[in-house]
Amino acid sequence: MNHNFCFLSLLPILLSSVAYFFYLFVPESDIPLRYQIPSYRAAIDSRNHPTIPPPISSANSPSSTETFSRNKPIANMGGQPNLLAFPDVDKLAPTLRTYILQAQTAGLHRHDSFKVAVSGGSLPKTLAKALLAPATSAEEKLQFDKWEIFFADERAVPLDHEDSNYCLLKAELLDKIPAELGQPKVHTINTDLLDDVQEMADQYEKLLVESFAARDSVKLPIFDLLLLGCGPDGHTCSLFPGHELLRETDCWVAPIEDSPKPPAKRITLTLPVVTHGVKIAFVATGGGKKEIMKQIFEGGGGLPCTLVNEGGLDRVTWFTDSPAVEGVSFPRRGSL
Ligand SMILES: O=C1O[C@H](COP(=O)(O)O)[C@@H](O)[C@H](O)[C@H]1O
Repeated sequence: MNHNFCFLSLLPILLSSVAYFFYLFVPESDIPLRYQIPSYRAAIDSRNHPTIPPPISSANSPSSTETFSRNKPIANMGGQPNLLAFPDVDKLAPTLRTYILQAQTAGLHRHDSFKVAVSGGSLPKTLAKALLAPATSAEEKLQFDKWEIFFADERAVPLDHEDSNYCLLKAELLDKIPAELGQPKVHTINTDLLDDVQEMADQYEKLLVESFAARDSVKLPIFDLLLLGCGPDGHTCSLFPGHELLRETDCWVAPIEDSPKPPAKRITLTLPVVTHGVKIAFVATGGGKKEIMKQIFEGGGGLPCTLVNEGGLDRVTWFTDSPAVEGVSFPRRGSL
């Protein structure tokens, strides 16, 4: 009787100890197995929900600020993407620079480096316009030596090929960075693997693991900033409309061998990685983007760019020019 009583009174303590053990040491099932390193849940949580500092005010607001009513709300009430519209790219560039500087400050504060993912296409040219302009104050110093650049997507071609996103970024920006600002660490693809994009993606993912998960297990790499483009079909990175890759939830970097836009073979960050960035910026300029911008902001169900909007909500900021948003019904702003 006494023994039974003793056992029953100890049972809750025993059960909660077992539960606590599981809580501390059993990794979450959605962490890819190969990255599971036992660590405290708190470490996982804090890395996946970094503190996002409030934005600093912009000294470079463009002259026009237009507001239009929205037709269709983007799902989820947790905020909505920011749509910034400028008369042209020259007016857009200073605000993009301020925004990147804010992200840099926050990244350096968090982990003494600035982890950025960059796209190809039309983006690097606009980026160069924003970043190569002379500084207007001592505080707004770009510290490229602290930058760690990954590619949001890359084509499986040699690094000096005209289709290479690295080649483009190098020609437009990297080669032109003044020596006194330092040089970023740039993670290129392994071009020994041009015929094996699965292995190329796996190796690129390992680079991310080394950078983001060196000490703790993490569910996803949290970029300080993703700089993205938007194709005229609504694709971003190498995530194309209707493609099965949009359903990828396990790996961080995926291969694609049937890209509808040449070249067919590429690697890309996956949607969960993109939508978990601290800041996610799209740059979409020119009249060629007008039709797809309407679809994205007025109910583009399932388009890759829409999925990023829905996943990233108010962490997403669109930098556009007037021709790209002509006729788009969505509230826009002219400053950060
Ligand atoms: O193929 C690609 O296209 C997109 C969009 O390019 P854009 O020229 O329409 O801006 C780009 O973001 C991606 O990195 C690239 O591989």
